[in-house]
Amino acid sequence: MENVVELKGIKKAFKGFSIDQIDMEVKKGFITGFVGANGAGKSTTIKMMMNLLKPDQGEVSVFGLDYKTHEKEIKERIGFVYDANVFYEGLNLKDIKRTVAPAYKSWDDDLFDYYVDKFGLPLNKAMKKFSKGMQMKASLAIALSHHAELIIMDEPTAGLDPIFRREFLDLIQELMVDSNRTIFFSSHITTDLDRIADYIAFIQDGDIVFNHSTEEVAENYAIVKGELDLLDRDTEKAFVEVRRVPTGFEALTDNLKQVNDIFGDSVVIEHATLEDIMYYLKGGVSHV
Ligand SMILES: Nc1ncnc2c1ncn2[C@@H]1O[C@H](COP(=O)(O)OP(=O)(O)OP(=O)(O)O)[C@@H](O)[C@H]1O
Repeated sequence: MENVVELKGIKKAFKGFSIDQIDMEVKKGFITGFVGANGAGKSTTIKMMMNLLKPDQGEVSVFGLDYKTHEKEIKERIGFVYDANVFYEGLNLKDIKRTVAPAYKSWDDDLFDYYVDKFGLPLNKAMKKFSKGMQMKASLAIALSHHAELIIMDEPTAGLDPIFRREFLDLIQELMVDSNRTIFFSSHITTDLDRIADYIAFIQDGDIVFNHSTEEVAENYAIVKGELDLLDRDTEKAFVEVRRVPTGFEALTDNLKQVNDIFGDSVVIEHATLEDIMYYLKGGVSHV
């Protein structure tokens, strides 16, 4: 399977936070959700993918190309949507069409008009007066109007109301009918990712814990509940994190097969949502 983005051995240190040796791929033709708690390193990683921040070490390649030699070509093929539309604040969409369009070889006026119409966006209103949801849609319209193959979005659904969020997610899914398109988006709203992602890359404290298809996550991870006397030093190895409650234990496993082998029918096994995984992983170590 082709990778659109490859991060190899990426290191980046700030005071009090570091990304230490990230290796990650983004698969072509799929939606990858990038999940992690506040401060886990999502924006920092995305900035390095966009060449807005230089890694201390390691290599970033996008479409198999290096930013050092092919920055313009790479950027031409990426649509970047992020939270604060600082570049466009004072402009309305008509101005944007005039000023942004010439920057892209493959800018498509008709497509821009199509999305502006589809998203019900006003052309003459300054973008800073747009609601948060409208701003997101406008950013997406701009990103889509130059036929971007890779759409990178940093927290696109943060601050959107549930209905708007859902609409936005539907829209993103519609975009995937184009099999050449790849979407990478960060979020800490796990239900959004549960809903639309094909792959989940999970970052915690600057480490990629896993980057798997949603099927693989569902096959490996589960919540296991049982009686306390089932736990001992050996059986606990099947779990990433165990929480003891007066009525028994609840644990997260990243190795469902091992749990089945060890415990058989003596425990209750439930589907682990991404929120469960995030919650339990806060205290544990994953082995997948
Ligand atoms: N330019 C910078 N200088 C110093 N520290 C920084 C800088 N940028 C980010 N950090 C720190 O790096 C850590 C990760 O930040 P980052 O914005 O990547 O997290 P995030 O996962 O996107 O979080 P959130 O979900 O809250 O946006 C934080 O502790 C942040 O304070």
